[in-house]
Amino acid sequence: MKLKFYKYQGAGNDFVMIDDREKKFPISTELINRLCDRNFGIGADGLILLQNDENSDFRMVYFNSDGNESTMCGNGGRCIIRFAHDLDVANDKMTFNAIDGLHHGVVDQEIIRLQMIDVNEVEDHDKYLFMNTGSPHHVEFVENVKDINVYKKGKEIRNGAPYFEKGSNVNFVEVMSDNSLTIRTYERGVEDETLACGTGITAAAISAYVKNLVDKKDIKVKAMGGDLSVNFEENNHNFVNVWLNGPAVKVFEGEIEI
Ligand SMILES: N[C@H](CCC[C@H](N)C(=O)O)C(=O)O
Repeated sequence: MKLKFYKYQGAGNDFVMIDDREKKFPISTELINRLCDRNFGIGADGLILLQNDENSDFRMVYFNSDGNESTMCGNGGRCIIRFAHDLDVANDKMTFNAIDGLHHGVVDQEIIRLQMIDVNEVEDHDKYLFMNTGSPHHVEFVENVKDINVYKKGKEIRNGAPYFEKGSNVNFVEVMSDNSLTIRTYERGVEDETLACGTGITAAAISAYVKNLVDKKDIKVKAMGGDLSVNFEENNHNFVNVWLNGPAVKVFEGEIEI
């Protein structure tokens, strides 16, 4: 069977995108893992289905490259906004449902803006913070983030207490100024460092604000694969109107025998 696919990337976090409005994609862990394999398949950090939805412009279903369905993907969310716009499924302003609820999206020329869920529970464990921005995120502030062994240290934290098998994404963040950060992320379900992680970038910006390491509510975040920004409103550590903004583009499209 021939499968039509599209390849998109948002700040280097890359995804196989499937127009699954007819709901014919044969979901299986083995197939998705194979399609995401960078030697034996198309190669990607994850796979995303665009499906019809009664209450919004479309539904997003996200799978990590390990083949398992997972929680919200921020960069994948920005890529599906660009994908829906390219398919004429939605206009410049759109809404879509994902595993963590309804999202608003905006196509603003080369910038794609994604509204994230509200964040009302930020755990500050002093040496690290933990929160759910649509996916679980452990955030640590470090000096020279470029010198961190992200794979080794990230894997240890992701699998250790208190996360264990369920795990968490792990972010190492360096403060560059009163409104800018540099981040590197070990991603659960990819089980490696990715070039950007949107829900992680969101968690890093909120963490920096909570720790008074930045004094703005519009924060620039440099990831290995590109530059994003996060803006939000806050009162009493309740974060609302949270937006993740940055580029998201189609790289190529094709067909593959499955
Ligand atoms: N790997 C994450 C989901 C994708 C997160 C990341 N790609 C993003 O852009 O938010 C998890 O299983 O929790």
